[in-house]
Amino acid sequence: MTKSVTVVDHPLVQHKLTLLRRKEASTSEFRTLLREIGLFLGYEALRDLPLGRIQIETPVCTMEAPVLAGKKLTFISVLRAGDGLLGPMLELVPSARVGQIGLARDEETLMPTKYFFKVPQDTASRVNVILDPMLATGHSAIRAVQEIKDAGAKDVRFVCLLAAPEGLKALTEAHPDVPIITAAIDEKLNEKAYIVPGLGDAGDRLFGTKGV
Ligand SMILES: O=P(O)(O)OC[C@H]1O[C@H](OP(=O)(O)OP(=O)(O)O)[C@H](O)[C@@H]1O
Ligand SMILES: O=c1cc[nH]c(=O)[nH]1
Ligand SMILES: [Mg+2]
Repeated sequence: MTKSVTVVDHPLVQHKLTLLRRKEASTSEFRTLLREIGLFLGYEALRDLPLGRIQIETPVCTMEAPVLAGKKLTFISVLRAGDGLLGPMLELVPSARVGQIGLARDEETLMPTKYFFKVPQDTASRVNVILDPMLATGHSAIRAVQEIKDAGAKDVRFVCLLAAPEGLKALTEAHPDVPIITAAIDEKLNEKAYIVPGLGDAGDRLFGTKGV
């Protein structure tokens, strides 16, 4: 059963995504736009967080006011490109814990190699939000979700910027319990398994490493 795929189709998100996709966008513009879109993606990914109530006093009267009901959060960045979404998520929830999974896609086999893994310990009791701008073949996302589940996670969500139909299908088939939040579903993968129309290599664009 597929829990959900949410496309954040708000006009502001779609406008910013267009600016970010442009090949002329500088590293600095790319970073800024990814941060701005990341705030909206995080807003959607955390929409179902439970609320409790506390009593506060406004200058006018006492009220029972809503507050987050103590669900602990972990944001997991899939290195490197996931770091572009980590900043905005932490702006939304500064108290969240942070994990990192280093995955590098082999451009020949299209399979990811894991080179780093560190997540907070009490994974099972937390909402675990995996961050990676690109869902292409889905191999990296499937591996990232499996690694975090192997560490005990029950509530896992996946936030990306762009998803290819191929990657969406693969991830939802492998992990039907994981909600996916994306800003767009693109047309297809090309012969090198890059997302079309896409934005190129997200890690290189975020860190300015193209050609290095
Ligand atoms: O869905 P897939 O086909 O697995 O491709 C998507 C992966 O490729 C990119 O990472 P990359 O391996 O380029 O690492 P980087 O972030 O260090 O550039 C991207 O950030 C995803 O992790
Ligand atoms: O289009 C793609 C596919 C994989 N990784 C990227 O960064 N971009
Ligand atoms: Mg890359």
